[in-house]
Amino acid sequence: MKNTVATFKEAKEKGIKLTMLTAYDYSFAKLVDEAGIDGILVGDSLGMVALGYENTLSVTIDDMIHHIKAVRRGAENALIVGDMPFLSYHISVEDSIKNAGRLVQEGGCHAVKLEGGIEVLDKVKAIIKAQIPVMGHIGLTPQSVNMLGGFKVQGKSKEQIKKLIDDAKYLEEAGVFSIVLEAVPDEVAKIITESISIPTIGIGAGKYCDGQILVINDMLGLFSDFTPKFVKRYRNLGEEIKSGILEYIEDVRGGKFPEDVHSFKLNKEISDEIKKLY
Ligand SMILES: Nc1nc(=O)c2c([nH]1)NC[C@@H]1CN(c3ccc(C(=O)N[C@@H](CCC(=O)O)C(=O)O)cc3)CN21
Ligand SMILES: CC(C)C(=O)C(=O)O
Ligand SMILES: [Mg+2]
Repeated sequence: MKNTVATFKEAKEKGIKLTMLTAYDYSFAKLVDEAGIDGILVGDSLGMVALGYENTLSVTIDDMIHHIKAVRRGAENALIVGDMPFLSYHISVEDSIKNAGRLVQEGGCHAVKLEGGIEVLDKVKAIIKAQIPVMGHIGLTPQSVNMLGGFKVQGKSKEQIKKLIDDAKYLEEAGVFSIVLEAVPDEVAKIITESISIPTIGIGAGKYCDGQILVINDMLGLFSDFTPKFVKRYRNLGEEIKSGILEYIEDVRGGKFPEDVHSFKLNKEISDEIKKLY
């Protein structure tokens, strides 16, 4: 079944949990989509897990388009959300519409995601007015890493909690179809989830959210630079991949690969003539 922003909203009404994962290329998008995920986020986390930067600030709108295109080709049924990267929605409303439009028009995603609450409300409204669905993202907003002083849990003080609840309501009013809650205490996520009618998608926000998202490299054990507390490691594919590579190296060095089954053969007639010539 094809997922849309409408099916996301319906899921909340029916109390059906939503599932999302990130993907950054064709092969992973295909696997995630075939498994039946509801939504794929082409996250700017690609800067860290696919490009090797230490945070998400270096990711450009062209980087995002490049990866969204690949994901789009691999996904048939999942709703595809593209992250708007740092500085692509901070300069002006016009610029923000143009950049969101590029992710949809050139990349092929169905919706875009912006970090922030009341600070970005004018941009959120303008993008929605241009008929592009928007997903909100509050709590730990990684593009603010230098303001936050690191990737830290948010929403621990009364002031912060009030701002998070207010931001969620402002975003709902502005027309976003869903909101990511990142790294906030579960009780805070529960209050927010119960005070809005659009689905909350949690990452490190506990069990009361309407849906969950994880970075796919984290949950499959394909990223080892750090592992946030909120990650559940479902597989250890990094180790699996490394042991396969080690075996390959041994085989090549030991003359065990390639074998005849991996090689191409001349037919006998040509082979005999060639042997005479060389
Ligand atoms: N691979 C990956 N996974 C992610 O979840 C992710 C990214 N990259 N890049 C963008 C942001 C950055 N994120 C992060 C990164 C680190 C922590 C982390 O280490 N947190 C500490 C808590 C620190 C504190 O509150 O003091 C932890 O132990 O979980 C959390 C979220 C989430 N996002
Ligand atoms: C962690 C998720 C929500 C994200 O924004 C990303 O992967 O970039
Ligand atoms: Mg992101």
